[in-house]
Amino acid sequence: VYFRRKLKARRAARDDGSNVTSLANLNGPSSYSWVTGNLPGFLYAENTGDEDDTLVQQFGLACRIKLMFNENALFLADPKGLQYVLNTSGYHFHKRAGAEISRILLGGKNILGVEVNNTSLGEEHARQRRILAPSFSQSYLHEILVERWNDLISSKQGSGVDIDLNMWLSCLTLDALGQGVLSYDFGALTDKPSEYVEAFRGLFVDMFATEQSTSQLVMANLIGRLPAFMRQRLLTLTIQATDKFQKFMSISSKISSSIILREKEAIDLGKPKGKDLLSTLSKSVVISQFYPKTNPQTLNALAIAGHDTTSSMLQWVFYELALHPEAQAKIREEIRTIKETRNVQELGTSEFELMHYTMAVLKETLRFHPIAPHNMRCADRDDIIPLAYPVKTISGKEVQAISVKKGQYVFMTHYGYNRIEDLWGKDTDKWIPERFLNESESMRSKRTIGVFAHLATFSSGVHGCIGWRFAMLEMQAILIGLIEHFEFAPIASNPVILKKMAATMYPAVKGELARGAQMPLFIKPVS
Ligand code: HEM
Repeated sequence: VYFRRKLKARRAARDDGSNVTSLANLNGPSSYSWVTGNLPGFLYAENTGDEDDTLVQQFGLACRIKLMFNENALFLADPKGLQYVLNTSGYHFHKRAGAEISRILLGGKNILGVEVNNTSLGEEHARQRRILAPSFSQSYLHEILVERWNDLISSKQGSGVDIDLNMWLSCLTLDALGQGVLSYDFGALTDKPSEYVEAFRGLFVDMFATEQSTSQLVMANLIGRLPAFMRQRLLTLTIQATDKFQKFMSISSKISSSIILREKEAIDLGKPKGKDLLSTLSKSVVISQFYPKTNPQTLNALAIAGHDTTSSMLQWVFYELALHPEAQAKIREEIRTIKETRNVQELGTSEFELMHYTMAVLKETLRFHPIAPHNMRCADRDDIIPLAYPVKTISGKEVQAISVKKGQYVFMTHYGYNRIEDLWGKDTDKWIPERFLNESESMRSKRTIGVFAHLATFSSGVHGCIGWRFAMLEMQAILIGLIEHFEFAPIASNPVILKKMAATMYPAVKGELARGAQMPLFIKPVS
């Protein structure tokens, strides 16, 4: 009886004549195995994104994939579908597993880990965003960063050398975050970097590099199926087992607590406030409300979300520029022209806005190398996800919406959305900044998501990146400052740079994966 009913329901779902289908009836690839589903394709691809390309080519912008233990999930690149999940119905598709791991990693309620599947936590998340948002305005960040970058950049001049841009930019962006957000001197670029720098270095690759962690993945998934009280305890034990992580957390929490104490003392003494994150916050909310609610976890979360992300993104910018010397020359020309026409020695935010080609380079790199290529959400109710582009069911019928059940996952591909030719023009598998200078209105109108330039790279909606303005400003300042002084080129041995995953996408040298993140480039002063 059971199987007859199941078969009947399945047939009914296939043949009901509507343009909606259930996830189970959607076309999709076969799994690698019952245990790991389609995940190896995303995790072990030689280059992150290869699997996404294959699936989109074969099945279109939405298909059914398998997660671990044969669980169905919706693979989604469709613009309308993504808009629905991230924006329109954002608080009904929550982060679940991601939020849980982030909460355990960073402890307590931090903005990355606040789950939003019920009203009170949804409010808590919205409150944290309101508090953090004002400090990311462009005007004051610019003053703080540009001068510092110019000093740092000029001190790096010399004859041509091979450098590991990964190490250098990681330090630079950590110092920027310290200066601009936390008012803390990490001293990452000094001879004596703080202990935080040592503890952070390689943390993500050590903990999350996918080649090393399949067994952890299986374990975390199994644990995820247990009742909440057992799950929390076991996940904590699994994740915190690594020495490196424990060391990092103790140093990071010590620094965060000392920052909060320092600010509290400054306020108690009535000292004038600076322009860093905490000072801005204390002005924008009632102090008595603010301090009890700001905790080391929030600062830990900001340090993690805001430092390596920007550094990785910038590495891909310089990598593409090293491969395209003509693009470097165009940026230098733009810098020269704007300095002349504005009659200024140094470029500032108002000049950045006039640098259309430079901005096109940044946008194209964000499109082409989204460092957070995938994103997961879990439906907290039965729902129907609309699509802009029809896809096929197993029986070959075209449908324009997918019904998902409460508890089912949506595996969103930022990478896939950023490569849809209908949205971004021809040759989306090539790095061509000019596409952002010659955009048609009809193409633009089809782009539905994104906190910046309608790209998926900073995500969108209720969890969209709150640091994007800070990141853009930082990237503009560093790019302009460095390219004005240095020419970038591949190093003589011309190694193959791969895109690997460890929480975010990092560059690695083919044949040297064990050495972790590396971006070797040759630099010499501009002739
Ligand atoms: C190029 C640099 C960056 C990229 C590509 C990036 C990307 C992202 C993405 C994709 C998300 C959304 C995750 C989701 O939807 O679940 C996110 C969230 C977040 N980002 Fe960024 N980010 C960058 C820089 C920064 C910086 C500089 C900061 C802070 C200083 C920051 C702070 C955050 C925070 C706090 C969240 C969580 C927002 C929430 O859950 O409400 N990010 N980022």
